[in-house]
Amino acid sequence: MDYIDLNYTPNENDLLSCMIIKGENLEKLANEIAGESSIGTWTKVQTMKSDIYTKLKPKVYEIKEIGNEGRYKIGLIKIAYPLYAFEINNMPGVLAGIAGNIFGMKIAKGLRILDFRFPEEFVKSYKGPRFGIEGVRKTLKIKERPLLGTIVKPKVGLRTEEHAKVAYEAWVGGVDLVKDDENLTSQEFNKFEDRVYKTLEMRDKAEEETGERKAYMPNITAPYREMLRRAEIAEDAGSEYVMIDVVVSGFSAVQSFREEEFNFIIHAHRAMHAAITRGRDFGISMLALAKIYRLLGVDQLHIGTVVGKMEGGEKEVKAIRDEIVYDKVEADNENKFFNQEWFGINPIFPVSSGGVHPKLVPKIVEILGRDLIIQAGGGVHGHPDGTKAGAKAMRAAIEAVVEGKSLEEKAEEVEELKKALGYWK
Ligand SMILES: O=C(COP(=O)(O)O)[C@H](O)[C@H](O)COP(=O)(O)O
Ligand SMILES: [Mg+2]
Repeated sequence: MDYIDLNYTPNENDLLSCMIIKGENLEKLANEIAGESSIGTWTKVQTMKSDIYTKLKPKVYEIKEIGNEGRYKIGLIKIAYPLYAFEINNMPGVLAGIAGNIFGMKIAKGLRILDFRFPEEFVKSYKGPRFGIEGVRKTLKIKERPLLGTIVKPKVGLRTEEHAKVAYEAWVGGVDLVKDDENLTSQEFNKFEDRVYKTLEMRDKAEEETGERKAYMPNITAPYREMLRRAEIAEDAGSEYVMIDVVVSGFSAVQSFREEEFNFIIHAHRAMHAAITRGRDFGISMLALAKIYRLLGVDQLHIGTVVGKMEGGEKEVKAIRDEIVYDKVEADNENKFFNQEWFGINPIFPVSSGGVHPKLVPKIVEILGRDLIIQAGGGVHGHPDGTKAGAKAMRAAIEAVVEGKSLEEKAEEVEELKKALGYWK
């Protein structure tokens, strides 16, 4: 089977995939990738019919050698798949093709998917975020400034009452959103149900005392039926939010959850994404994953901080931000990423988190803008004077940016910030 057609110009209904591949013969490898990800297998089969081939075959329309490693060549290739080949509203099913077996082919010494371009009909078949940036801002009644979140720390270990108390301290100190850590679910010492009710009681108290809207993002990550049960508990307890570890829960769970009747803002934590996104040779970029999560419909997604503790450079993190925020994204000038239209699908609120403390806030906002949720766990609860002081310092750092003041100037007004700046160099 020959899937290479370098004269082919993709049409707007094609689903496009761009990847970096490594192998002895780029043409042969590209051809096999196209086949294995769609209608082909290792040999010619008697069951193949000409109409199947004509209607469903993908076209490799670009192969560009970009380097080599010993006897292997490295190339950038692009494949166009006809939409007819897919059950378009079945994300796990689609990914089993375009991002499935191909990673395991012996002939591929490297295969990293950089981007997909999803066509209009495909995009419109997904729900997308229910709230998006505007909806979240409206719920929290915060018009312009970056939102401030914290993760209760230690990651796991606090008893329910302690957890709720730490959340309260954070809220009254100035935090808007308190979230569970990715590995806190329903441990013996901190059962989900108790935690949700008790923490939300504290949220109400904090709202009353501060006059601000506050929210809690309980982690409902669990086997799917249990996830639904926990969502019902969160609903009953009056939570506007749930949090899901989207990678470990799986595409099916995330898509299904968004299709349920709940009215939650969905916060997506991406724990385990780096096993897929970080490898140089094999994997799928975070940008491609982020696009998938926008289709599936999460409202908030971790995208990186650039300057914090987790991997992710400025160019990459900004590109992810653009992709989840804008309605129209232009292709990059290196021709590695596609243009993408979102056809009115809501944006995702980007979340910067991981190793954040007050000193980093101005830089993060400078890079990623104000439509951002800035989260600090260690950077709040690690403050020498405790959680409330840590929350005050983080909030003051955000206010400094909004007021156009330097952190040092603001620190003259807010003692907690001054201490934080001295503590975290
Ligand atoms: O708990 C934290 C951060 O805690 P701390 O503020 O103490 O570092 C999150 O799990 C990370 O943001 C994950 O990384 P990413 O956001 O890159 O997915
Ligand atoms: Mg965490």
